[in-house]
Amino acid sequence: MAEDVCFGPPPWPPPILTTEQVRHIASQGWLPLELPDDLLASLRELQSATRDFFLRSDDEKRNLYPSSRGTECGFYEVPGEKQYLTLRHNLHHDTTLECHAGNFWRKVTSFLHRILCDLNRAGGYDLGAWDHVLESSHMLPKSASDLDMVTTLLRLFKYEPTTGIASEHVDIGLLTLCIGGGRGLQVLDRSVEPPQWIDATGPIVLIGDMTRALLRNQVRAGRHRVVGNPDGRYSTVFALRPHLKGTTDLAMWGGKSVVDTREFYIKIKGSKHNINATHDVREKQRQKQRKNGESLAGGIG
Ligand SMILES: O=C(O)CCC(=O)C(=O)O
Ligand SMILES: [Fe+2]
Repeated sequence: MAEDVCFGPPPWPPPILTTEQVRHIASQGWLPLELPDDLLASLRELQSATRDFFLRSDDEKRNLYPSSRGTECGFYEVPGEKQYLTLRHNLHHDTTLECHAGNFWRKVTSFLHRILCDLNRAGGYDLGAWDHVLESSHMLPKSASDLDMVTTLLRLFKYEPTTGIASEHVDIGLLTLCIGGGRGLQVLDRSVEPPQWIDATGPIVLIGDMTRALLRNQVRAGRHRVVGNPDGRYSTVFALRPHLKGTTDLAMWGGKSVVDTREFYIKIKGSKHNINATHDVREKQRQKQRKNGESLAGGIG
């Protein structure tokens, strides 16, 4: 007599990416992707709230979101280039902007988490390996109390017409989703020789340096830049970054050692210049890079 077999729900979500898409993102470090409807709906609401925010006076924007932690939190201006707001925690809970930011954050983190799982699935690694790295990252944090550990961020940009740019770089974190309005973002296509810059015309996912390092260079980090657009441009950038607490077991991805997560992250980051800092800060960081004999194309975002 046949035994009763009980099938529970699968422990992991089904794949998002096709085999071909996994191959593409691994070799290029970037992948244009259609967003699921519910994520797209949240994005539209956030984009409309973003435009309203940037309509405020510069003083209002500065007062509402004072910049802190260098460029890493609050409203920041790079004269002649861009303005941007980095959200890493709730500050004005009941505003339309933060409400939409919170909804978008929740949906985009689970979307990007699933893509990380797809990479692990393709490499034959445990799909649960990311859980620890993504601790406390799935919701917009309620307060600033854990910002030393929770590094994920949502960045809303307004680029100046023509002069609004970002120099070429790879992002430091795990995965970034960029959605820009109009031409501006370009990614480096390495399928041709020599590699060429091509326009990213829709939503695009980029692999960050931390994922490249965890996966032991089996995937590339996506090199990208922003070029001037005569009309200026808004963009929404969500950077999923690691939770910097405790240790990470590199054996999860076929490596050998257990590392202190923060130290590992800082080492990857190195002394690369910050492409979103003001010109004088960037120049100081570049000088440090020169002194260390590093490539000047080694910016991070
Ligand atoms: O604005 C964009 O589309 C991309 C910006 C970027 O690459 C970054 O801030 O790291
Ligand atoms: Fe970037």
